[in-house]
Formats: sequence, C-alpha cells, structure tokens
Amino acid sequence: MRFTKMQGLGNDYVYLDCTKETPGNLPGLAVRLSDRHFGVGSDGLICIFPSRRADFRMRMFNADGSEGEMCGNGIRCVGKYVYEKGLANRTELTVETLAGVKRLTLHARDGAVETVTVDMGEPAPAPPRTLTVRGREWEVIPISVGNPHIVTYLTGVDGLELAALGPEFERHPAFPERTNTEFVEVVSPDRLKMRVWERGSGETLACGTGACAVLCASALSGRSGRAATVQLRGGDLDIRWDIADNHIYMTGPAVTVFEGQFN
Ligand SMILES: N[C@@H](CCC[C@H](N)C(=O)O)C(=O)O
Repeated sequence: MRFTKMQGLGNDYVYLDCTKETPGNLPGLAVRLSDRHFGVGSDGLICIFPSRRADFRMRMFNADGSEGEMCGNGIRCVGKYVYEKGLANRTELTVETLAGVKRLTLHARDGAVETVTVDMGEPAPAPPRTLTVRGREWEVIPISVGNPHIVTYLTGVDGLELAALGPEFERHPAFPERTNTEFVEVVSPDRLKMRVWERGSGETLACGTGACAVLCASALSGRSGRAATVQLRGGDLDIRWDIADNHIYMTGPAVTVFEGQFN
C-alpha cells in the first residue's frame, strides 16, 4: 500500500488514503510504521476515510497504537493531502474526527497548500489542581480540546528532563485515560514557549491540540491575551481564542516529506 510521510512543525505522521481500501489492524500498523529503526519512522499513523457528516474523516493512531480523538498538526496535513491529491477541489473543507467535525481553511499558492487554519472548536477547561510527580508539587490546568491535556508552568523549560518526567504525568493515577502534558514558559503575553509529552508517542517536536490548550490555560490564568504565538521545538503556531464564538483557531504549516510503499 502506498503512503505519504508528512509533518507539521516536525510532528510527523504516516498518511494513508483509505477512501477506497483500508488495511486491517490499524493500531498494529501504526506501531510497525512508526518505528524509527525498523519502520518508516513517525509519531504515528493518520488514515483518511470518506465521511457521511463531513468532506472527509480522519483517524489518528499514536506510535504505541492507541487512538487519539484529534490531532492538530495532523489535520492540517490532511487538508494539504486531500487538496494536492485532487480528492478535494475547495480550500474550505470539513473533516470528521472523534472530537467532532472541524472546519479547515487552506492557504494555497500555485496549487500547493502552505499553511492551514483550523477551527478547533470550544475548549473545555477544568479547575487547576496539584499533582505530586517525582517528589515535586506541580500545579496543572486540565483542558480538553477534544483530547485530554494538562498544562503546567515553569522557567527553564529547555533544561527539563522530559524523558524521566513525561511518562509519570502521562500515567498519573488522576488520569485513567492517560494525558498529554504541556510544560510552558511564558516569554511574554503574546509568546508562549512549550515542550510537550504526548500520550502514546512521548516527546514530540510539536502538538497542535497542545498549543491550543496552552493558549486557553494561559488566557484563563491571566498569563497571556486571547491570541499568541506558541513556540514549539519544531517551530511556531499562531493560536487565537475568539471571544464571539468561543472557538480556538490554529494556523500553521503542513509539509510533505516523501512518499513510498509498504508490503
Ligand atoms: N500531535 C497531536 C496530538 C496527537 C494525539 C495525542 N497524542 C493524544 O493521544 O491525544 C496534535 O498535533 O494535536
């Protein structure tokens, strides 16, 4: 079956066109293809299907084979994929996910999609709480943007030992479904620097839903305004929380890396 490797700010996935045929055991395939030594190498697998409720439906699987409700960097790449492969001929699209139907606006030049704006819908924040992880107390703000996130603030985010800390947040007993965790340093009210430990994939270079959770948590706690640049290891995302419709809008790049075939 043919595949396309794409990335949004270095958050890379293998993309499959499942509009005509679908391979079996998608979780197992995600584990196999994501392996950076024995597979294609990626943070997971994204499959594109027809939809009864929207123009397309996407399913995303993390590198460990678990299924996520939504993927912010991935859905931008889905927009680029369907447009450039000729599966869609409009620059306004809808994509069904386990977190609802999302609206995409593709920004294309000479037939190539460079950036995509996604209406990520309404965030669902919960009251802050304190967690003990590795003997330290961390104040976290839980926020669902369709998938689960917790956001915590500190200085010196670059020096954080995420490989040791991340798994303990992900599997903390307070979150039976596991969680994505964003570690944030406020650079200024309109620039937030973050690192992310993703549920099911570990540290990634960027997380679109995570960046939306960070903007929401920062605005609610008075650390930022309702629009900011979120600086991730793989680059910047522009995030805006609209006051009129309460939706979060994310704008960022989508890039094709290479195509291939697996047996
Ligand atoms: N990288 C993604 C999020 C992928 C899903 C996440 N790991 C989960 O399990 O919820 C993004 O860009 O949003």
